[in-house]
Amino acid sequence: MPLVSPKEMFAKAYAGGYAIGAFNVNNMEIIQGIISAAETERSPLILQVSAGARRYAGQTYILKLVEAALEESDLPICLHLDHGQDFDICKKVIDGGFTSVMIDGSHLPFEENIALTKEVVEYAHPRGVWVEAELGQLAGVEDDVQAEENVYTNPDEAVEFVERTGCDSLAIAIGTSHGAYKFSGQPRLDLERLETITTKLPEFPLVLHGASTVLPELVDMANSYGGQIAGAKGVPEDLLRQAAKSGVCKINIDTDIRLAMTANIRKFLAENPAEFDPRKYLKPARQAVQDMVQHKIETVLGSSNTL
Ligand SMILES: O=C(CO)COP(=O)(O)O
Ligand SMILES: O=C[C@H](O)COP(=O)(O)O
Ligand SMILES: [Zn+2]
Ligand SMILES: [Zn+2]
Repeated sequence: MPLVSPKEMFAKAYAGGYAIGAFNVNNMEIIQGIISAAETERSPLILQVSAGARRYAGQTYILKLVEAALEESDLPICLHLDHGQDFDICKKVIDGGFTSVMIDGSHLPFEENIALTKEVVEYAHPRGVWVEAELGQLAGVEDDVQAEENVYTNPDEAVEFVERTGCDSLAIAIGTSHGAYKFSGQPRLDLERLETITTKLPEFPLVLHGASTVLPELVDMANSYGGQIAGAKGVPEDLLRQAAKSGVCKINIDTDIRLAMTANIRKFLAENPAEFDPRKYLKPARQAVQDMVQHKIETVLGSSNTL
């Protein structure tokens, strides 16, 4: 099965009130774990590649790994560039065969974000490639600002942005943030703002970045085998489910994959100190990725059996 555009996935997800998981991929074990999960769940899938992943694995390796997965699987899979920072990186991956790109001009002034996004749209659309843009700013590793009201996505600006850029989907800021430390107090998303945006942009696919749950059992597992990630906290699953029912078609998950792998590798190495064959600890790590992704699909995304 060749790579697909997210267009049809999102249309079905929007109508069905569920979301498609977009999982960050960096190596073979991560790709295999995610694909096995989606196959078991009969769920569509977005694999996304960040600039860091391209630097770590190399674009050619990532593409070949995904090609291998496509050869062995009948799943509709979309390959997406996560957080493209400029026109050049978007052009490179479009030329390389990606079916979807994100141009992240969220840190630019409004007019500059529009100009940059438009430039990418004009290159991508004639080539059949989907364009996700971002308006509003997430807190955390993405930048140094705190997630305050003035950095959340303004609904009227979102409408103007979509009309003027012609982008296909929009990442919005409603209180999520990247990484494992999302909230110091009670987790909260601005679901009212999401409702307003959805009402003003009907049928338009919205995207939630920084949407890992940071499962407490994985944090505890990592910490009980030598990890030091106390205080890690993610977005509660029920808030994500509500967002998925309210116009969010794509939910980005990276941190949960990292935690699942690392917690299990820590446990394995602590329990088997004489073992040094990487396959021995990468196998349970890959299985942990699969288990986590299946859990997401079943309980957060709601995309099981939607093929
Ligand atoms: O948004 C993300 C990738 O673009 C990942 O978010 P998390 O850090 O919450 O997994
Ligand atoms: O949005 C950030 C993603 O989690 C990717 O992270 P990365 O840039 O470290 O690959
Ligand atoms: Zn951004
Ligand atoms: Zn992101």
